[in-house]
Amino acid sequence: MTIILANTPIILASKSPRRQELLTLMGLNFKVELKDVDESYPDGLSPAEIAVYISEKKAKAFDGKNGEIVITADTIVALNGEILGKPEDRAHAQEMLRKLSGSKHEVYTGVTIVKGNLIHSFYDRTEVYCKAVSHEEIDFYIDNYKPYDKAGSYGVQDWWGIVVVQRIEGSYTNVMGLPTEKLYNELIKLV
Ligand SMILES: Cc1cn([C@H]2C[C@H](O)[C@@H](COP(=O)(O)OP(=O)(O)OP(=O)(O)O)O2)c(=O)[nH]c1=O
Repeated sequence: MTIILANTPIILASKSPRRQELLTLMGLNFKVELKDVDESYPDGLSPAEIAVYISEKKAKAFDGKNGEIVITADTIVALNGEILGKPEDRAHAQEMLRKLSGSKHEVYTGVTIVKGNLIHSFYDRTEVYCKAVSHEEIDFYIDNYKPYDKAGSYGVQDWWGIVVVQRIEGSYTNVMGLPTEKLYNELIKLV
């Protein structure tokens, strides 16, 4: 597929297979380049600010070269003001999913686009409503889907999203890790 952005060289600085898949679905030509970044953040930031802060940290590992566009992102889950990142182990995943069960949470993805000296960031926010599930169902999910690489310990694109998520308000791809509709709007302003 050829679209308006197809000839712009893009680097996606993300190991997330979901982000790679979504950029492909956007019809973009890109390559993946990874750098190690410490994902800590200072106290006192709002969830949106945290997502943008970490996304910008990932972007600053690149120093505007060769006219390419670099894209980075960071996704976090917020539940009543508590930030849920990736689980450290099985018990941590159980704890997070028990909190998400029967309640509403928000997913924030911060995105940064680097082009030359320009660094531009934005974020998207989606509300996700989960039905109540049993501890057995949560254990079944963790043991079969191993959601250790996912913020909040679940994937909207897997069993959890199919069976447990009742409704979402806002962008679905934002929950997966990249708000594609907003990203497209920002990219076409830059090229
Ligand atoms: C909430 C949710 C998150 N996720 C994923 C998106 C992200 O990959 C991950 C959050 O971790 P991130 O730190 O945002 O990203 P990452 O470590 O996977 O990749 P990189 O830092 O290299 O860009 O959780 C889903 O796949 N589905 C979901 O429903």
